[in-house]
Amino acid sequence: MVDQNKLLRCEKMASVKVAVRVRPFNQREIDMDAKLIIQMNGKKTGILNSKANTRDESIRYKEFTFDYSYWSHDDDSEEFASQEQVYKDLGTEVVDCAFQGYNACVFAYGQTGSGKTYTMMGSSDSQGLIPRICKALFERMAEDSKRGTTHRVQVSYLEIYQEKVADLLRGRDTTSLKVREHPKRGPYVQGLTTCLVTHYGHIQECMNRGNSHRTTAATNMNDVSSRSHAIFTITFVQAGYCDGVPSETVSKIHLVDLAGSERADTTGATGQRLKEGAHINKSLVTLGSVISALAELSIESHGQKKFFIPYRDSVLTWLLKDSLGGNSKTIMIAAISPADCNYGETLSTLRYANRAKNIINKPTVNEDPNVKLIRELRDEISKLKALMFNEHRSDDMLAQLHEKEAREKELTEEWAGKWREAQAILREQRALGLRKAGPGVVLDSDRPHLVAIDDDPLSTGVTLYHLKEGVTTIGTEESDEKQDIILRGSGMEPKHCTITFENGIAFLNPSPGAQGCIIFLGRAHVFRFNDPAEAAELRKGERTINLARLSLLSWSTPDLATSIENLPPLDDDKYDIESQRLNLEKEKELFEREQEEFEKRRKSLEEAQAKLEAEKRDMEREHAAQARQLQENWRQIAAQQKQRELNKNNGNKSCNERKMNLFCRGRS
Ligand SMILES: Nc1ncnc2c1ncn2[C@@H]1O[C@H](COP(=O)(O)OP(=O)(O)OP(=O)(O)O)[C@@H](O)[C@H]1O
Repeated sequence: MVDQNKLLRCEKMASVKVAVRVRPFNQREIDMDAKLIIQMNGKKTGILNSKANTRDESIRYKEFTFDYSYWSHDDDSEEFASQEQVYKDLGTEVVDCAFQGYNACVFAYGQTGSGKTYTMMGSSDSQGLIPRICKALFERMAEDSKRGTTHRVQVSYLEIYQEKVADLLRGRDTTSLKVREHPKRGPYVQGLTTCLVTHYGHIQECMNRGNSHRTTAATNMNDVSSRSHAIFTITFVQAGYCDGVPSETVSKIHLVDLAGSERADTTGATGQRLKEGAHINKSLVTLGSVISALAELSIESHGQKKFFIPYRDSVLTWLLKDSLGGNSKTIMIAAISPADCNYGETLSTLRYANRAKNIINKPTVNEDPNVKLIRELRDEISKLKALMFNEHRSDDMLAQLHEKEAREKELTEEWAGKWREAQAILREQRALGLRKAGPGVVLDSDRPHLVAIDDDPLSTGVTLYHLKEGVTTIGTEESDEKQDIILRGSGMEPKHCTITFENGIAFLNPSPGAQGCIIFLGRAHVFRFNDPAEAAELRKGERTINLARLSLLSWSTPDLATSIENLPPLDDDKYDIESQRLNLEKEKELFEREQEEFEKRRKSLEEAQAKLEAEKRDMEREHAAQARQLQENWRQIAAQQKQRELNKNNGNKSCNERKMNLFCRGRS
């Protein structure tokens, strides 16, 4: 797991490391009685111009110093550098980079037949850097996962042939892929297959698959000459906790086997080979220009002056942009021939390599941005706590501390949840053997299986049923014995059929229907039968295609006829898969139309309801106004009545008074 202290000093300048390796004489050189012109001493590599007609030693002998000079010319020598030695010096550094979260790149450069592929890929009995790096990655992952770290490894393998990018994991017949540039992540190949690999055998299978698709041809210099530039990329993600702090890094490792730098006269190239050479050289010339420009940039201006770097002039340099002068730890291996007949090419390779030494890269630990934020928050919290402990503690500081702690907790929980989720998806993908192939998803299943093609017209997924060795039963829930595969729908019997898989052959028994590798069960279930082991053997050409062997066919056909005859009568064409599919599509259309209709009706009902509600509200308002008016009327009537009573009382009173006056006057 990445040490948090290392992250604090993550951006450092690093020169491109350069190693030179000289191979043994090849048969052609032995036949020509070629002379050895290479000498190595420690880190130094010297080249002798045996044909120079001068005594001037500076012209006759040139010496260069590299990070490593590997003497692989004769294994009798004490200085002999084996594949293991090269891996120990260079490969382990790449593995370390991956675990530290840095990007890394190793590219092998050199003349055709100089030993690039041997150094990078090697052979089964003498493995090169790529398989050794992959093996070490998985060994170290196994160790680390014991401490709770989790990993995700993906690989892609591409070749650049005549400036076109081909996906080596998909096969030779794929069309060329486009290179695009992401504003943050930089150049990438659109639609390139990425394989999720979970063990060394898996990655080895990817390597072998890709190698078998590489464009090779015989030249004068090499019987199996790689005519393309090949880039094997490993994306390595690791996550876990380091001292209780979340840590997640991503590193990209590019392992590049370049096509040979060559001159037409030495390779004997004509026609297609000559055309290839022109393209190969275009990329290599651009690579040379990029290396020269970067070397000059580093020597003359220490990175201060702006130089134009022609990355975009070739697909190779565009894709390797980050590895040359960017965010990567990069190693260049210059492979050379020991023979005097290749003096010119070898000297040019050594000069190329000598220039590459001056390239300065800026490798950075590629930390997950959320994890970076969590780490920064934790730092701030510690500083704040120290400040509060040593000096005064104000309410403001306390509030800040609480806020930061809450945010840090929230981010940590979010990250842990996301990682757990990603791991669960990964485990599921692993169990199923799912891998992305361009825009598609490929299921790498090594067990025979049925794929349900269309059992539900509104289905949103594809269903896969693995078949076990022995008997797999298929039926409905109504069966008195539990069926392995339960299907619903018309035409299905409780115990519909069984599939017996024995000694690599599958039998359908009894079979309601099968055609080609398609099985038709009932009226709604259509499956395709796949047996990956059988398919692999057929692909290798070890077996000829025997239709009877294609499992279900011969055995199921008679049963198919009878079973269809026995089904209750339906339109004839319903047994045709294509028309069945069309029917289902029609049903789907009908359903969609009905749904539309329903939606329309729902909307108009909603509108009517809204109208009624408004009317109800108006009536309620009217009713309230009427009630108020009624009350007012009642009030007025009551007031009038009261007035009338008052008037009446007043009238009686004055009459009595008048009577009293008259009475009094009469007496006097
Ligand atoms: N260090 C070495 N020890 C033993 N054999 C070697 C060594 N380097 C290369 N060879 C042999 O030389 C031959 C050519 O090597 P290789 O295919 O690696 O060349 P190359 O540079 O990749 O060529 P090209 O550019 O044409 O693909 C092969 O047969 C390989 O096994």
